[in-house]
Amino acid sequence: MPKVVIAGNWKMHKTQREALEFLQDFKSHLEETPDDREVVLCAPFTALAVLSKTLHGGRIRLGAQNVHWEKSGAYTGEISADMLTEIGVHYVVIGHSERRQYFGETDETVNLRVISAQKQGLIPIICVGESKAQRDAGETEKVIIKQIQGGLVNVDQKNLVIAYEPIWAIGTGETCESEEANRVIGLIRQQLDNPEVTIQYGGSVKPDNIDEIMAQSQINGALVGGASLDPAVFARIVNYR
Ligand SMILES: O=C(CO)COP(=O)(O)O
Repeated sequence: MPKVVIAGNWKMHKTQREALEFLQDFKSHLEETPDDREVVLCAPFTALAVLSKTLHGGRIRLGAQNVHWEKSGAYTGEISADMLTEIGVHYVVIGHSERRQYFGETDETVNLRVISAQKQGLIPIICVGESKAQRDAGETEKVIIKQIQGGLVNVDQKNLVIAYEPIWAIGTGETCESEEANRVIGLIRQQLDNPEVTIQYGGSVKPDNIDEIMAQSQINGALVGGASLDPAVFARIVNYR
């Protein structure tokens, strides 16, 4: 069975002070979390170092939201994999639809980032998903397969998480039906050589739909945006039944 990973993607939210306040509250809710699931906070770069110092290891893992493929160089605004591992980061979100839409991320740059992340010991969380127009045109399968194949060229499937995030379900409150998410995730799984790859669902995950999502046979976790910003709400998601 693939490992279950529940990750919060904070996007561009929370200062260091807000991140620490979140952590204090969140930890108090985590005590009863079963240890069959990994909990990840994907925080802004500025909050990662201070979160890491406060966590001292423990059961919560940290994730970044991007990583560059070069070790260092003239890449203003980018961050390297060893800058992240040095401060205790374990995961990195790569190819989120917001990065594809606003910052020119392509399957090729996703692939480069994934390879360099793994080389440095980071676990990539590769995001894939179709837009509403692509879904309406019946192109969901084609789009997903292209993103998976393009992102995974020469990638080791051992330390890897994939997140299926239909773009039309992100931040809209419109969740993909859990059976449909399960179907698409099954399709993603067919593209992989390693049956142990964790595949998450993301898109308007909330306390009132997480139990149903996690009950699906192909779904091994969630990538949570808005609902991961509130410690009690995210704790309820992490503590899904
Ligand atoms: O983009 C997402 C997580 O990466 C999903 O965001 P929401 O949970 O806010 O829909």
